[in-house]
Amino acid sequence: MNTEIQKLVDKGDMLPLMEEFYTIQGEGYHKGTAAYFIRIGGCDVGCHWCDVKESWNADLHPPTATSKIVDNAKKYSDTIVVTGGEPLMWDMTMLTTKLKAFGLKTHIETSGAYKLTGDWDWICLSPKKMKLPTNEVYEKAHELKVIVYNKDDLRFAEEQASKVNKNCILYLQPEWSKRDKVIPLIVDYVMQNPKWKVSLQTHKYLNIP
Ligand SMILES: C[S@@+](CC[C@H](N)C(=O)[O-])C[C@H]1O[C@@H](n2cnc3c(N)ncnc32)[C@H](O)[C@@H]1O
Ligand SMILES: Nc1nc2[nH]cc(C(=O)O)c2c(=O)[nH]1
Ligand code: SF4
Ligand SMILES: [Mg+2]
Repeated sequence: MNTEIQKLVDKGDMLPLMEEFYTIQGEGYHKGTAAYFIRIGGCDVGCHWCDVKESWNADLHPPTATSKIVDNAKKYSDTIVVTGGEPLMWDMTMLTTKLKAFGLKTHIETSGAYKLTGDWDWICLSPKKMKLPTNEVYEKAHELKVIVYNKDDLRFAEEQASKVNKNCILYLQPEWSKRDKVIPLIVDYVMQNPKWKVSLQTHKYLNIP
């Protein structure tokens, strides 16, 4: 990458854009709501079950001007979900400032492992054992969405719930490839511990992006 573009990426004025699509938010609190998704490349958290491993290498995704991303996104929806990859590897200030200037609602899907930047109407925090969230994102998260791959993830979920703010809504979401095995565990757990809710990847059942 040439140094001029590198500088713009460092400022968050350009971002490695993997894909963007208009769909229905499948997961968590806003599930069922139409939204435009912006998927930013780059992630080094390394979840072995990640369902978008193609996003990990930022070099494979073209640096794209945030103004161009926003000019396009605003045509589709008043709700924009920024995901990845791990969007917080990049400075989200410019992107969210521009989205907000058009009156758009800004939502983020994040592991919280990097400094929280950007102006967000909704933060979905999905913490990962390998690279834990920052203190700031525990304070600001609107929902905590823990992925359950095995029993130990229920222990991890309680540990993470003890760190978030008191208004944060708590979700357990089955890891997709293990869903048949873990859904019964989650169902029992939520009935025993009703502060938790179930989140499913409903877009995968609906066969939409
Ligand atoms: C692909 S990640 C991108 C955003 C960010 N890196 C993160 O992990 O929150 C988007 C959401 O999908 C979840 N996810 C990824 N792979 C999954 C899988 N195999 N089963 C269930 N949820 C998954 C993540 O935990 C996160 O909540
Ligand atoms: N429909 C739909 N809903 C989603 N919610 C979070 C997603 C993500 O990959 O961040 C996602 C996604 O990829 N598709
Ligand atoms: S943090 Fe998110 S994008 Fe990164 S590997 Fe884990 S699920 Fe995938
Ligand atoms: Mg997804």
